[in-house]
Amino acid sequence: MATSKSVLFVCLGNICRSPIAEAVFRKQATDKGVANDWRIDSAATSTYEIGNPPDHRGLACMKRHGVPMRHVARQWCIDSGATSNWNEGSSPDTRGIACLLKHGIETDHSARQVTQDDFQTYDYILCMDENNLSDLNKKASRVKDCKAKIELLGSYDPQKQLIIRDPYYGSDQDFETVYEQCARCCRAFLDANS
Ligand SMILES: N#Cc1ccccc1-c1cc(NCCCN2CCCCC2)c2ccccc2n1
Repeated sequence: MATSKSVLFVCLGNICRSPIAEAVFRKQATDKGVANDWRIDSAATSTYEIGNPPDHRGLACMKRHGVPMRHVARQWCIDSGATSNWNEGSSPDTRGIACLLKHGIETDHSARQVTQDDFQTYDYILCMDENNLSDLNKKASRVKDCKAKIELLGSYDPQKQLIIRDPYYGSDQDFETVYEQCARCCRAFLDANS
């Protein structure tokens, strides 16, 4: 089934907040039976962590809450490749990932920076704080045919906590706070859009 809606979660490095938001939203959409309607991904405003897996504190937080998270956790050297260069550097298609996760097969996510194509193809780009928002609006102003609605994920919070703070220099409790905010906001965003 073609996905009819799309959301890209964005933060500074795409290793802490936005992979958590992506994982939480994907689980909520799966539990609601609408995951196939959505294209879901996450990205960074910066190049700080490109190619790196999600932060281990975020992974531990997701495990505590039973939320499957795409992460690079590989001992194996099994790899896959393409006959074309059409999707060079792209993440695996999220519908395939959702299917793998449903069967308990973890797959990997590595940090990537938001691209011009993201602004032209995503319905929503939801970010975490005012710096992300200003960086995204600056990038969007240089993109032709920007389609995405660029908003703070926190603008959906029933508890009105507008900013989801960067936990990079923080504690496990700070990651818990990020998780709780993402859970509330993603639920409200999903219910408003499906
Ligand atoms: N910057 C900032 C900042 C300010 C306040 C609170 C957190 C952060 C902070 C710092 C990070 N990496 C350390 C600095 C990286 N280098 C900065 C100079 C260019 C070369 C790279 C993060 C990495 C991943 C995700 C979130 C991060 N967030």
